[in-house]
Amino acid sequence: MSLSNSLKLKRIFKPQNNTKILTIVMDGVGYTNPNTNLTAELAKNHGILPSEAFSIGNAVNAAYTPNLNRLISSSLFRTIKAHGTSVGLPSDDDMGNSEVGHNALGAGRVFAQGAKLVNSAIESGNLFSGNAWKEVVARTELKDGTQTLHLCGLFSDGNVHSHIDHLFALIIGAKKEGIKKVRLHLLLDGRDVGPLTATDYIDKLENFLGTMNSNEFSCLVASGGGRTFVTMDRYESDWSIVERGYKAHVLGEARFFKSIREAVEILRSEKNYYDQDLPPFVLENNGKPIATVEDGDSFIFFNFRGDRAIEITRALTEEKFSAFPRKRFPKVHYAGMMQYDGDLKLPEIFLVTPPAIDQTMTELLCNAGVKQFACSETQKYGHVTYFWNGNRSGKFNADLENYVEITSDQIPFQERPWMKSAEIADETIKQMQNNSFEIGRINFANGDMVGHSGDFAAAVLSVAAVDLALGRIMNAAKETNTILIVTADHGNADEMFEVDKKTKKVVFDKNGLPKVKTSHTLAPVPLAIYNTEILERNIELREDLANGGLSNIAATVLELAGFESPSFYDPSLISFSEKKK
Ligand SMILES: O=C(O)[C@@H](CO)OP(=O)(O)O
Ligand SMILES: [Mn+2]
Ligand SMILES: [Mn+2]
Repeated sequence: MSLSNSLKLKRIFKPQNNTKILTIVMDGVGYTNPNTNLTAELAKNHGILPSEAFSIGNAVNAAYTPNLNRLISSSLFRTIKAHGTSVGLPSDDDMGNSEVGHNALGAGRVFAQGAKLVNSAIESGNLFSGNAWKEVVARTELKDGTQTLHLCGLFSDGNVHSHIDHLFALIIGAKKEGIKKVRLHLLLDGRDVGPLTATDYIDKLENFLGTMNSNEFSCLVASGGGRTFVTMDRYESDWSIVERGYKAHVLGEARFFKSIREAVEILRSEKNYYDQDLPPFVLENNGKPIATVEDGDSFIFFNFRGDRAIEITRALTEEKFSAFPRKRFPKVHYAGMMQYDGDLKLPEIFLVTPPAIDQTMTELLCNAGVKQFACSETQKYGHVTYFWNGNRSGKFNADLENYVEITSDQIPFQERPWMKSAEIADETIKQMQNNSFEIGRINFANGDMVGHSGDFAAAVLSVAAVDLALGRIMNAAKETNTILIVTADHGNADEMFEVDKKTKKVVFDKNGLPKVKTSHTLAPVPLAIYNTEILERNIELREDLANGGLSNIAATVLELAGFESPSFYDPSLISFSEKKK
């Protein structure tokens, strides 16, 4: 990555004695004041949580978190915004997510994000007049029906990785273009939307296709599967997920069904699966797959978010590829909805230009010669590197940046809710003791990854595990002159049951059990600053930034380290005053 045009940071003071600043992101740990939560009576009547009535469904409040509690009761604690327009999403009904959250944390300001950029490109028509569309979609072989256009991606309106309206817009665009055959490869969600909502989207799709299909135009679903088990792996955590998708979408190899509805209903009933975990399926006609991917076809991956799009993109575009045996590698005209990695230029062709996230904190600190540290386990490793650095996978300066990945287990995380929190703490404490960095950031995946399982008891443990690790780092912070900024990128574990938007009460199913919620939340996140006594100035939280959000943290970090924060960054959350002697 190039540093040529990046700003030169001005340093006003350099904290003494190897002072370090470490940002801790507790992924998916939103913070809602317990008193505004659900009532004691509900908890009692349903026997869900005998002790802490207010925390019904809120695994963050229900967990034993003495260390977080210490931070919450300090004067350097507040909550900040982590969803909607505060992180560049189209509306305040959009929950936060890791991509936009870490982008804002690392870049110190908010960029219009994928969801918003694709909406505008569709509305303005730019998507359909651009070169990528022409190269991949407006092709004669598609218009005369000799080749097929494949559309693959996450099938919901979650707006974290994709949106069903974008899929519909592409289908309309393809038909307008005079294309004859479109085949869909749909990944069922249940993670950014309700866990069992796939059939709602199937209803929508069927209605929509009813108005589109004709003698001249045929759009059919060809294959699919649940997003956590098929195609959408990230950070090379488990390539077998992508292999299953490749086999189903490209080779037509998976269990056969007559329709997507039949696939979902039968597969769900066989193992009590949530949609996100459904095995791969292929739809057949007369014993043959409805479609396979062939040389010369066009293929669009319609997710706008990159982490879970990169591996399937590589499988479909790389000549030399060894992650799994592909058996057959059709040469397709491939486009992503966006470019997923700005350093690797992956993919080369993309329909919408991604946000131009530049002058990130890492870049500016490299330019100032500051040693940095980033660490997480595989599931979130790219969050503190790739997302943090504006969706770029490289380093600005390998001599100054030390990135450590702790390998995640390949298991359902509700079975081991502590995940790698202890190992991340071990590594971080070691680096703190060695004074190997001046500014660092780490991510604990637990609240989010276990939160997504919908398992309340496991989520409570997951938050407690993060707290335990946090406590160890807090102790080490005192010994090693490290100031901690403790926060989260968005909520998740704070709302494990579905809550009615109007009544704000938990929704119960027909068996009297709370309806499980697997997605992120709209909750604000904690912001605590710990161990500031080592600085020679007093620190206070500014009171004029009631709407402060994740994008205010970069300037806060820079100022704690004695730098003047760039004028184009969102303001720091703190102010300094002289220490009384
Ligand atoms: O798992 C993911 O891909 C998303 C949810 O879609 O979660 P996060 O943004 O926390 O990574
Ligand atoms: Mn996250
Ligand atoms: Mn998540």
